[in-house]
Amino acid sequence: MSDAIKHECGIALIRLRKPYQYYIDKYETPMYAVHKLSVMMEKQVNRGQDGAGVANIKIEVPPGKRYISRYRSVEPQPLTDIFSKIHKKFRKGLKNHRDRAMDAKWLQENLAFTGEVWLGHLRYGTHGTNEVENCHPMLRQSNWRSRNLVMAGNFNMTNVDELFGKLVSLGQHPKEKVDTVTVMEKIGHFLDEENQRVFERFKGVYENPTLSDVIEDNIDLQRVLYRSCRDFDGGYAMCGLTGYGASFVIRDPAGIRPAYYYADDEVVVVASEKQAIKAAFNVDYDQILEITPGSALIVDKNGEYNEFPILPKLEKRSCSFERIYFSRGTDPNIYYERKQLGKLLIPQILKEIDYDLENTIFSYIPNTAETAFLGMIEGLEEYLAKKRKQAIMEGILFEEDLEKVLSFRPRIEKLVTKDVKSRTFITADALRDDMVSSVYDTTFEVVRKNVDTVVIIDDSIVRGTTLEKSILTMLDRLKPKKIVVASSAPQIRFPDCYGIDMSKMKDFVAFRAVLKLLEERDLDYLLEDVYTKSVTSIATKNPYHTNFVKALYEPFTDEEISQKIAEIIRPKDLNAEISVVFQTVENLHKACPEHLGDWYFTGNYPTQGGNKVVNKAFSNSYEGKLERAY
Ligand SMILES: O=P(O)(O)OC[C@H]1O[C@H](OP(=O)(O)OP(=O)(O)O)[C@H](O)[C@@H]1O
Ligand SMILES: NC(=O)CC[C@H](N)C(=O)O
Repeated sequence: MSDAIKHECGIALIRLRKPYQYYIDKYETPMYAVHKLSVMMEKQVNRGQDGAGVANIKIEVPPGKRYISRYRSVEPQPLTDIFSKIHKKFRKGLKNHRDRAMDAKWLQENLAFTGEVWLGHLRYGTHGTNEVENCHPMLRQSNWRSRNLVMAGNFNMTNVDELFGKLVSLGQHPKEKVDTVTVMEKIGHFLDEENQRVFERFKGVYENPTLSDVIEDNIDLQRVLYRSCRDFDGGYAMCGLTGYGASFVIRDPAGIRPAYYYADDEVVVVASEKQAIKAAFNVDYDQILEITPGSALIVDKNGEYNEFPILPKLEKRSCSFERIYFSRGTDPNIYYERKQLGKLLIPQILKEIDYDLENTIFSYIPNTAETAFLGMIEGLEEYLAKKRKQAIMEGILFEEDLEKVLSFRPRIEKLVTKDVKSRTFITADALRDDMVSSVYDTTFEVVRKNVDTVVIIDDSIVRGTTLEKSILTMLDRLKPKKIVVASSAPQIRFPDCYGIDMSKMKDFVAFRAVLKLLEERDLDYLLEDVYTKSVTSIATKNPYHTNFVKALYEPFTDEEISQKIAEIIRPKDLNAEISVVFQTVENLHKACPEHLGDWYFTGNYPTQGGNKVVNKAFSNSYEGKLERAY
């Protein structure tokens, strides 16, 4: 894993449970929460490079004073941009009021970002363009405090169009068709209705302004969330703050997207990755809990919190790609799982190199694959230990042979270096090819020319661009006899529709391999068949039952597809032989037993909407359309 750069969306929520003055006194700074939030966000930069945003709510400020503050940025270093602006605000605000720097009441009445509820977001867009307007947190404003809503999420819905249609059928007139706005408007609509319901209930009993407080005390967010989310189909960890300071994080019923929380008497915090909470608050890992799928963590206006069931749970299918690639590998469980992934590849790799360890060099593609590489080496050591034992048991007579067996070590080298600390995977398509070709460098004079085989491990092969445009050509200059690429993830065959931007069929090198195989074996009539079934199904009222695209992979074995992938990614002038070895789905599940979500490898989607998306992705590619299928 690179030390902190870029990927998918990340969330960070902090609720201060005590009065602001408490933190100023205890930590001797008015910026305790700013600091904690910035650490939590820095540690999740791996999740989003398109932009970032921070929102803050003050709970107890008098009418006429601003209580919601927000900064969003799409600058190249959005976090630096946002947090330096917040620091500047403090500096400016305190310039002529140094004596007020530790006075919570004065600060809250005069300075932004001095509230008790904080929401941070790192964006990697799956919907809409990369503009600041599409950065989270988004805001739904009203003059009634309890109707204000601030939202940010790591999510993607498969049925945004339907959700949008429902808003229109309710009589709303949304000004844009961005998924975050659609989801927020939906929740906002039911928050409005809940306000109205509580208002009707108490209007004869209390008068305003007391009535407003009564409404805030009686709003049932569990009910709001149930009514809003029951027709969501997707993967989500959605955070919301209400204008009166209550907050929530709801997680999808299959637990697709990650969401963790920690609470003590000072704070309640939520993040997409455990490691963000660990880094900011240094608590034990077992104190960091997972939000139960289908439930919401709700923190009320007074800072009391609990998990509430919202939707019926589905079979738990948490995203395994988080473990293979997205999340920070410093989380101890992820670290261990990545090592296992590397280790489990060993039998296939040994077969591929014909057990010839003397003439094989093992290496990896930086950065995420580094941990899997360590596991792979452990696997090799275990294999060698067995061989040694066997040799001794079988009784080798000559000292020289025994010496050789005992002292043999696998040849491990760092052949590839990554010059830029950034994730190419999530770089905009148009720039990616260029970036990939210039980002890596190689070590010369280690490989024995035309003798050695190089085994190089990567965490995943998606488009195959990293290999084709850079790694293979570079390695070939070292003149190995053969290059074996090992992928710690299985073949990526189907789109993701739950928050990872892998949505176009032709982007997948595995799919392009299958297209070639179909053509070569005169099976391409299957394409039309699948297309007809897909478009017919999409046109029906219930297009959710079957993933027809699976049928295109069925005629071929995994090995046949791997072989074809090797042919496709092979640069024109390559001299070395080349082969590709992929993790099996079975071993993936062995390595990551708590994260069984594998739809991009198997086509088994955890929500019905996934089938619609894959059929649509295929029909788009068949029709030559280069658009996302959701
Ligand atoms: O087959 P492709 O479509 O080219 O994508 C796969 C590559 O993209 C990622 O690297 P990235 O540079 O994003 O990140 P990393 O340094 O964290 O591994 C991943 O680790 C693979 O190397
Ligand atoms: N990766 C994500 O979670 C994306 C969130 C949301 N769909 C957006 O595009 O802004």
